[in-house]
Amino acid sequence: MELNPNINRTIAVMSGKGGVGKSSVSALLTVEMARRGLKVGIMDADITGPSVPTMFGIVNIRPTINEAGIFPVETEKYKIQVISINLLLERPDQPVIWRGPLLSKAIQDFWNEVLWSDLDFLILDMPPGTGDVPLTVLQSMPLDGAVIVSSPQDLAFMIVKKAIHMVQQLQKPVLGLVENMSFIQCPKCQEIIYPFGQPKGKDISTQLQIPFLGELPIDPVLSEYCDAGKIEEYENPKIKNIVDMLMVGFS
Ligand SMILES: Nc1ncnc2c1ncn2[C@@H]1O[C@H](COP(=O)(O)OP(=O)(O)OP(=O)(O)O)[C@@H](O)[C@H]1O
Repeated sequence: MELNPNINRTIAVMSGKGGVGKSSVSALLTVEMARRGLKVGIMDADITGPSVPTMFGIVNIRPTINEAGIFPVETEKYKIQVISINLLLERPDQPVIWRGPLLSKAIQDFWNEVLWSDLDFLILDMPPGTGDVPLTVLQSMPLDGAVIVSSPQDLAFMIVKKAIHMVQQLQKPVLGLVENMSFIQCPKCQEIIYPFGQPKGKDISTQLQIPFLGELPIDPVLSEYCDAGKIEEYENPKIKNIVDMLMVGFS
């Protein structure tokens, strides 16, 4: 795929493991970047499990399509440009039962046919695993690098390391690791609890010689806001630190 003159930087958010918070982290990165005055877009590359429109409260809105291409839908508050297969389906619960080549083709179309407008950053919310879609993105997209998301369990890290090695084998930069669901703070006594054991993201990043971008807590408010389509309202200083760290690589 060719460089797109309307997109300055492209970052894939990935993890070999499912359910660790890729979509949440992708959305939070775009929101924080938009708060800083950057023009951002998010491509929901998770074709079979798309969740981005729901998080941003985009319901019953369809992209405008004309002979020039597909116009991404803009979010209400920060005008983040969004494209997702769910914006193109008749019903959001309609399954997409496609084999790998078709999934890859959809990603290529999202890159080539969507009329992204002057983006500083395009964030790709990737599907779990190391299958066709991550391969297409890593092999053929002009990617600036990948942000890796993990949760603190050993099992999660074992699988997440596969994604890190995939990125490295395909000679794309690993921009850093985010450890999601690292801890929970008791709302009554403020004690920090580690339900999945002590955080290990920092040590694993050092071992693998990749930047550690930071930790995010388990926060029921985040989950509630994702479900309610209010992710643009969510605030957490931890996400600011993560974006600060990420931006170091682009300064
Ligand atoms: N830090 C967190 N605190 C509380 N809930 C969270 C947190 N991170 C993610 N969640 C919740 O966990 C669920 C899974 O998160 P998300 O969809 O971001 O994961 P994913 O890795 O993209 O999943 P998939 O592998 O299915 O694409 C969502 O309901 C989300 O709201």
